Amino acid sequence: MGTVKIKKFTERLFENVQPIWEKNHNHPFVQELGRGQLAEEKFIHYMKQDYVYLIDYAKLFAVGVLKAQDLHTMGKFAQILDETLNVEMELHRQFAAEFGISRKQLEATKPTPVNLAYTRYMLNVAQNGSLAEVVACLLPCAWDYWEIGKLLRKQYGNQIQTNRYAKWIETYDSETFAQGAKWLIQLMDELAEGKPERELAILEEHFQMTSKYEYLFWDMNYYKQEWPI
Ligand SMILES: Cc1ncc(C[n+]2csc(CCO)c2C)c(N)n1
Repeated sequence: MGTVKIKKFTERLFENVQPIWEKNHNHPFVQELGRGQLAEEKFIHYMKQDYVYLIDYAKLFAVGVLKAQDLHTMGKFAQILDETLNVEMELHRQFAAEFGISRKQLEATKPTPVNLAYTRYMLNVAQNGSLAEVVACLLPCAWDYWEIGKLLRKQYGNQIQTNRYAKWIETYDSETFAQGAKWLIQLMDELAEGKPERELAILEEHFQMTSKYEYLFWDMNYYKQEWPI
């Protein structure tokens, strides 16, 4: 008799989200970034918007510390919080300096409607939801960026020396970010274990929703969307 392999919850999430993530990976922002051909003004728009996005996003990891039930989980969230503030946002500060944008200017960026809707969605879940719901919200950001880092390295790694955005690809394709994403995936599976389908469906709804917001975020920056009024 063969053994039946039980599918992990994150395997189900990964399979069902493919149509959305494929659109993310094929988005002209991502593809032009990978080829080093993205217009500078679009990249600058993204760096500024992403910087203020990350200020809010980092707070989700702090909520993770708050809602965690054990010291190991608290420590991991604290570590990812530190990496976000001091590694990931340092990448933004370095790029901004290259483009003559000060730290003050970066921080003073006003979030666009898409940016605000995305972070408010997550912060609302952080206020009102369980730890599993918080992890379901923040997982696509960490996981899909890791996928994009790997993909761009595979697609365009041979021309990375001449890519002005190489540091971006190298950051998200790095071991630090891979480890963080892997840990969050594992935590999602642990938190989902034994939950009834009714609750799993809510977690999947968050996962799909923030994956869609990732698409909107690429699009918003590619077209340099701002408030119309
Ligand atoms: C819109 C947007 N989505 C995802 C990320 C990527 N990201 C945010 S936090 C984190 C993991 C830990 O720092 C990663 C990979 C981003 N920068 N901007």
